[in-house]
Amino acid sequence: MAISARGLTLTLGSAEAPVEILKGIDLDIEKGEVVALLGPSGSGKSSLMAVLSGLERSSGGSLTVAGQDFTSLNEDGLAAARRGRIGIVLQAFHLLPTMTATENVATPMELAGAKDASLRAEAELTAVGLGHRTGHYPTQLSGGEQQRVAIARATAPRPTLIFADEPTGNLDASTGEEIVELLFNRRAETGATLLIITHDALLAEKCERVLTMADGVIASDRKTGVNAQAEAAE
Ligand SMILES: Nc1ncnc2c1ncn2[C@@H]1O[C@H](COP(=O)(O)OP(=O)(O)OP(=O)(O)O)[C@@H](O)[C@H]1O
Repeated sequence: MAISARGLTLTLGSAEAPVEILKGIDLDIEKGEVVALLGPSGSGKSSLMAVLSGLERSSGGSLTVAGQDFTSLNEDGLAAARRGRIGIVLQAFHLLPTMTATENVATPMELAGAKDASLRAEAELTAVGLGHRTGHYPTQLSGGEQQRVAIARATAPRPTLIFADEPTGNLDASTGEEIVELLFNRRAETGATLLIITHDALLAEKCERVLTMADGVIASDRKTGVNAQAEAAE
């Protein structure tokens, strides 16, 4: 199992005014599964992703991610657990502005101890169609190009889990489609588990499974036809 959560809760805000954001999430995601996370604004999608990806500590319940008990780890422990194993792609790209495309992609690999990080970063950028932009800074790149860099950065260390929070939210429709295709291709090459937050119902149907959140819980959990099609084709 890639992810296993039981009774997972997240409460933020102050002690006087706590806000219950995740209200008991039970969820199993298998290794290699491609899962869409839908739901209205404020239902807790980003919060759930932050907890599952180790960016935020849960308040209660149990959570095992890639074989590690996340509830027993402090922030440093979670950071170490993420390194090399979990790739995260966000709506707003979050590239480091003072670093070139190559440096942005190389940095997580360097932190994970890779010796040939720069060479690998250049190869990864070539693989996402940016071999001619490796020395550019984020401000010199279009939104679609920046998201390609972010995808290369997230997938270069060959994580077993990829989390994407509305990765096309800041892009026009056709660029968004290219980015989704790229993300799905990169996932297929590595066999990683993918959890993707989207408001796009068509994109959700390209995933194997669709989770829908409402008010801090998973309100529905269904398989799409994607798996059945893949099995029929075998
Ligand atoms: N630090 C915080 N303190 C208090 N409440 C918070 C905090 N962070 C988020 N929230 C609240 O938690 C709820 C869930 O937020 P979250 O961003 O997870 O929703 P979402 O489903 O991803 O929404 P969107 O689709 O708009 O991104 C919201 O009501 C939000 O206002």
